[in-house]
Amino acid sequence: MLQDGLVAEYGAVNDLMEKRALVYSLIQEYGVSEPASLATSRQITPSGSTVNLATAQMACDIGDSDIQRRRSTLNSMPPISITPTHRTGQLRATADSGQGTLIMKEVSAAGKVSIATYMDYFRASTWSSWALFATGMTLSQGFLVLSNIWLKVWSSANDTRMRDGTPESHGVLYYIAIYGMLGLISAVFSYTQSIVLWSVCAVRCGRATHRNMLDAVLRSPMSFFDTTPLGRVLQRFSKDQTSVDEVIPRTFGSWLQNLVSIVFSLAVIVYLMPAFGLMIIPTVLFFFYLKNHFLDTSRMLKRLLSTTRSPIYSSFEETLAGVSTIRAFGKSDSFIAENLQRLTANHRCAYLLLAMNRWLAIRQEIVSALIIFVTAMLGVISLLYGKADVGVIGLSLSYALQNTQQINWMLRMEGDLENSMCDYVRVQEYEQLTPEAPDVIEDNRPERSWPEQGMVEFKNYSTRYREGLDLVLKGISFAVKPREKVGIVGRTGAGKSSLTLALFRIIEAAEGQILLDDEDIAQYGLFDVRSKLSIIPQDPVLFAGTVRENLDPFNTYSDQDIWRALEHARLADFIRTKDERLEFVVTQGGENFSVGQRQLICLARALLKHAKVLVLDEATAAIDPESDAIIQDSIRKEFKDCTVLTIAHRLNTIIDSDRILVLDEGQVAEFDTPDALLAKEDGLFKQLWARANEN
Ligand SMILES: Nc1ncnc2c1ncn2[C@@H]1O[C@H](COP(=O)(O)OP(=O)(O)OP(=O)(O)O)[C@@H](O)[C@H]1O
Repeated sequence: MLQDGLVAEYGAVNDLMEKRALVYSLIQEYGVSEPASLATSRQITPSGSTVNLATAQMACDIGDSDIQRRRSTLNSMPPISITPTHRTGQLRATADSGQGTLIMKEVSAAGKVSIATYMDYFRASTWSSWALFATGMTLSQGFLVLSNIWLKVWSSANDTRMRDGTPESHGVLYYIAIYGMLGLISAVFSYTQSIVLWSVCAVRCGRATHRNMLDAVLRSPMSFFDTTPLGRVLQRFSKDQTSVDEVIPRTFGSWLQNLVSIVFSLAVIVYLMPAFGLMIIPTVLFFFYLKNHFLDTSRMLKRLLSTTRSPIYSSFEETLAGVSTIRAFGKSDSFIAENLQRLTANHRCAYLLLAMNRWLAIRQEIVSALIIFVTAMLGVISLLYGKADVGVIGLSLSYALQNTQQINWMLRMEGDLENSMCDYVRVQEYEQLTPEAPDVIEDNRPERSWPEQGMVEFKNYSTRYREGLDLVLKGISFAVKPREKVGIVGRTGAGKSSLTLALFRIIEAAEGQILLDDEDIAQYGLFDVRSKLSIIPQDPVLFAGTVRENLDPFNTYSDQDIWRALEHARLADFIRTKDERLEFVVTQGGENFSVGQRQLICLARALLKHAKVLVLDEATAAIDPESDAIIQDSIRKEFKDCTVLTIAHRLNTIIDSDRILVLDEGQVAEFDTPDALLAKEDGLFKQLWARANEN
């Protein structure tokens, strides 16, 4: 037994019981006396006067919510199969579950990226910014070509002067000055287009797509998260978003730069050496053939590369989350093997993609060499026949060299651009996810004071987790009176948690209604409904931030209110031991708090909000019996004016409720006062109670 971080007692339970020290008094007080006293008050005879070892063990095992929850399930329920629920289990099945597949297969799109997708991309980063970029690019390339032409003019002038022996009409400075000026103007435009590309186009598009995708994912219904592995979502926000932020602007910018440069230089060469024009047509046709052949395959490979990457992320994330379980079961090797298998599938695509690039490069290099050879031959023939100017031949040769490289590069960029656009398509797909109901329906908002009474009524209500699955709540009808305290019980899988999810509209109705003070909650926006209810969930959720931010995220309560809530939740003393007090840092997921303390923070949050309807979903499962009793007492006092729905596996926590709702296979089996239910022969609750006490 641990006390204040020290081992207070250690030994076999029977020895410790004989010692009659700490363990003995703990068990006497909470392991036996509480159910016994409750049972006595309800005229139920406990199973025996000897110490119940299961209960004793339960009382000692405080701190591990999962174990606690399962033990409590065992104590109060008939034999059942215990499996991690969707809330606790991180492991996901890829097999079929019932009619629907649990994890949807990630499909890779096929075929070319459509023009509409490109249009959408340009729209996202605004047409005006792209127009500005294209103008800057064209002017920069134009002035660069002009500066080269100027060199030719300069060399021709020198040539003529030397041949004819005429005096220099302009000095060297004149030519250099104009050449420098042209270069400078080109550099200014080049600088401008770079700024526009990276600071305007890329930023606008990146910001818009990220915001839309984040909004869409955050507003997705639960079915999306049930069917989508986290790794897949992570990939959209990391790898795919990086493509949109960096790769697409870079490849598109480079592609356009090469295109403009090629068009300008070809125009110049054809003008200066018309025979070269004959070469252009077959060359361009051949490059187009190469491009199409290359792009069809590389596009598909790139998509396969993306779809085989997500399972690596998912399995890595799941393996890390369950590493202790994997080691405990000695399954490390099979997880390593699975991981390697996924890596291999991904590497296969990456390797083939590299091979494809080499395939293209070799063909391009051969054609380029051919072009240069033909241009040189054309130049030699022109010189032989004395028709050509040396400057013209020099310029044509230098452009032929440059052009072939540019055509090569342009094709590469086109391939890369199309491949990166596949990532944009994936981002786009997430931008268009079907959202859950709107947060607020402006022309239909509830009264500020709603719900004044706290009456909750389910009317012929049915729901399922998503299309294609069976109903989990089947036509249930019951009404909870204002300020009533109702305990909800049932076997595992009976639908207790689904009932609370339905109340918060995490899952929507397939049929029927839920009324809060006689108003259908489905008519209001989700924010308006959820902000009127409080829940202390089974898995307490804390956010990275401070204690204050966790308790009062919208900064609406005074310090005094927050401390009062902490006092009632029995957490104030602990927070006072911290130097930072309310500013004490809560790490991601509340890892620096014990599970029980996290539940207490959630309780304090609910106490602070003081909603008219409070749902406790096994809220004190991870708290020791002593604190549990105090907290139950706090809840009774603080929420005496509120309606409280308590889901419990430990039946003794809800036995003093006003009424008890017993669920069975998604239907209401019984709903009455505890006395009436216990008096009912063959009643389900009576069986559960008897079973709980047997243990
Ligand atoms: N995310 C989900 N997707 C599909 N089906 C689900 C999901 N969560 C729960 N279910 C199904 O809904 C039914 C009711 O589950 P629910 O979690 O409401 O039961 P419960 O009574 O709260 O069980 P427990 O006491 O174990 O928490 C079960 O058959 C379960 O398989």
